[in-house]
Amino acid sequence: MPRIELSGVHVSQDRTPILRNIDLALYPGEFVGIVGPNGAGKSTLARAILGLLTPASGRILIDGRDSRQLSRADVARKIAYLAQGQSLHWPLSVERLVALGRLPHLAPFSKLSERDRAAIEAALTAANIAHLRSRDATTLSGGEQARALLACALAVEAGAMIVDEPLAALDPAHQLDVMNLLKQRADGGMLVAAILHDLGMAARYCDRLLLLHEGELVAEGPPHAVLTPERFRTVYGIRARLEELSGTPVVVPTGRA
Ligand SMILES: Nc1ncnc2c1ncn2[C@@H]1O[C@H](COP(=O)(O)OP(=O)(O)OP(=O)(O)O)[C@@H](O)[C@H]1O
Repeated sequence: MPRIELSGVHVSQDRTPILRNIDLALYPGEFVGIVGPNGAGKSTLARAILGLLTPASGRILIDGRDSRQLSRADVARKIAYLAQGQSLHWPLSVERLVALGRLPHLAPFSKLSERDRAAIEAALTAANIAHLRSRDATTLSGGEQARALLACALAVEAGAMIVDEPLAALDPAHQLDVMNLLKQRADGGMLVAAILHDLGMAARYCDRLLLLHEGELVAEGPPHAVLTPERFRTVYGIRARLEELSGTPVVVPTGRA
């Protein structure tokens, strides 16, 4: 199972610094929430780890190997990725869409093996979309599409998964299903990192939070240690508290700071 380590990572886009001096480590078996306000650099961090953009400086190690020595396919087999807000335009069946998750494992023009088919079936079931398998994916509702794309990431059967806003477009029941699923995968030994805006969900499910603000990692640790009233004020610009309601963490915002 992969371990991901970043040291001194700086990322710039069009000469604008986006991430500054990021040092962090992500371990197998943990469910990490990556949180922070809009524009903090969360998606950029995910894309840098996945090798989709090149840091200006610093090092990213995946399983102890410098990510620059790994091919895109190597990284894609090790780390499944659910990108933020993807929309579907090709008239593929849901089953064929989910099968795309197996691409990193396939030689060009090769057919799906039994193992590939089993992974696709397991992903369809886990994401609760097996009943939609024959539907044209472009006709799915927003929430169904989100689950189909999650299934695509699950079908990779990678040792690590980075999911960018997996709860967007989902109703409350499916939000709980997805968080339970991600937690289950982490409990099973997978490294799961989720970019989340729902801080209550993040506090409830994640073992550890990484808080980004203006391109810097400003706090990391257990949710209660990270989500303090002071950080709600200075990072999110709100007055809020993390409380417990019948044993479940909830964020209570009372206004702008
Ligand atoms: N190609 C680019 N050129 C210039 N600025 C960019 C580029 N890509 C990203 N940025 C900027 O970098 C910052 C971080 O973007 P990023 O998408 O990583 O934020 P985020 O934390 O994921 O935000 P959100 O919660 O809104 O999705 C933003 O201010 C964004 O406008």
